[in-house]
Order: sequence, then structure tokens, then C-alpha cells
Amino acid sequence: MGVLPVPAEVRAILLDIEGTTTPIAFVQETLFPYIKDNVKEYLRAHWEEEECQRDVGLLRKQAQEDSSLDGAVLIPLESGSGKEELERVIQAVVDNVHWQMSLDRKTTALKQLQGHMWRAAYATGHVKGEVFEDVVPAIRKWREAGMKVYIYSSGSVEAQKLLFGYSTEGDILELFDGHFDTKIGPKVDSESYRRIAASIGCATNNILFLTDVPREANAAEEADTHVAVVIRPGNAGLTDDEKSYYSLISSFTELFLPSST
Ligand SMILES: CSCCC(=O)C(=O)COP(=O)(O)O
Ligand SMILES: [Mg+2]
Repeated sequence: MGVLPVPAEVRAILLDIEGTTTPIAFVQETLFPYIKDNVKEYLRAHWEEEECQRDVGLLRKQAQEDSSLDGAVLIPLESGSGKEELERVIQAVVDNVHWQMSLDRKTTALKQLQGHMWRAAYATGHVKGEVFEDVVPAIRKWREAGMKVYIYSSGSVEAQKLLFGYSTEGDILELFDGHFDTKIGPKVDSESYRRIAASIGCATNNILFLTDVPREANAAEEADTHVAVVIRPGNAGLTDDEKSYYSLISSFTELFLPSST
């Protein structure tokens, strides 16, 4: 097992979810198929609700922005009433969601809808959020050492709270001081890390960001945030250059805090 000393100036640890706290397989083989299999039924059941209409409105706006992309699916406005017209619009939303998911897009519009759909899956016990076994004990230790701990995921804040609120380890939301999603900006944009630091009330170099994705690590580093790339079973492989450039950990227990005993 390796040891990665955490720089003394670090006051907060910012965690990615998929591939960092949580197996990629859980997201790709449980959470995402749930959306693909249930989106049409969900839209039919919730169409009249304000939240659902807001989600569809966001998806429609995103679809317009995406209209020049290969395979993009536009979402028409309902023109008139009637079951057939409703089904036509719902089908366009379904096709748009499937198209975005086939590209693993991280748009806020897609992530908002997914978060709302997962609510029922978690609340009924159909799904439990998976976390790697080292995650909870390590975070508890960091917090005892005075470290603040935040989540930054492309999954919506609501989806994050569901995953950790209904996790295999129970409700572990108390372990986090706050949550960020793509509303603060994309994870591959260095500006997002500056906004997160401002929101936490610290400098970017007071933060250590843990992620499985080198492009995200690169963006954070550009903003002067400390980074380590997390290697977990099922994660995408790293190039030799990435392996030698980034600090790597395969378990949260490898982080060594200056105040740790
Ligand atoms: C919050 S659970 C769903 C995860 C998700 O939708 C996703 O796109 C994963 O992104 P991450 O930034 O956590 O790698
Ligand atoms: Mg990730």
C-alpha cells in the first residue's frame, strides 16, 4: 500500500463519486439502466407535475443547443391536446435522454431528470448507493483531524444525496460538509474549482480533489487545486504519462494527513 502525504495547506477534501467513492459498475450497470428502462413510464406518470415540466423544459433547451451535434434529438413543444400528441412529445424526450446517455453526457438537464427519477428507486429500496469499503472509515478519520469534506460530481446534488442517504453503509450524509454539481460548472473547467473554493470560503490550494478522470484533475490543477487520481477496480486505464505525472491512490486509506497518528 502506498502513502500519499496531504500538503499541510489542505483544509478540505473534494471527492468525485463515480470511480472514486463508488464503483463505475454501480453507476453504469444499476443507476443508468434504471433510467433507460423507466424514463417513458416516469414521464407518463409525472408529466403534469411542475418538477417534471421544469425537467422537460431544461432538456428542450439543451436539445436546441445540441442541434448541430450528430444524432441530436430535438424536443417539440406540445401543439394542442390529445393522447397522440402527448405520446409524440414524450417519445422525443425519451429519445433525447437515450441519445445523451449513449454519449455519457454530463449536461445539467440530463442530470436533473436522472436525480428525480432515482428518488423512487432509492426510497423503495430498489437501489442502494454503493461505496468502496475504505471510504467511510477514511472520511471519519479525516473529519476527526479537522478536515472538511465535500462532494463534486456530475450527478445532481439531489442524486448525490440519494446515493449517500440510502447507501450500503446506511445514511452517511453527515460525513459531508457540502455538495457541488454541474450547476457550479463542468468538472473539466478550471473555473469551476475557483467557484467551489469561493463557495467554501478558502483558497483553491487549500483543497485536495480526488478523481478518477485525468481531464478533471488537469482542470483542478490549472486552478491551483491539489489533486490525486484514484485507481479503482473497473476504472479506465491511465496512460504511462498520466501514471507518472499524477499522484495516484487506490484507497482513501493511503492519504496521510499531517496530523494523522
Ligand atoms: C451522483 S450519482 C450519479 C453519477 C452520475 O450521474 C455521473 O455522471 C457520475 O459522474 P462523476 O462526476 O461522479 O464521475
Ligand atoms: Mg468520476
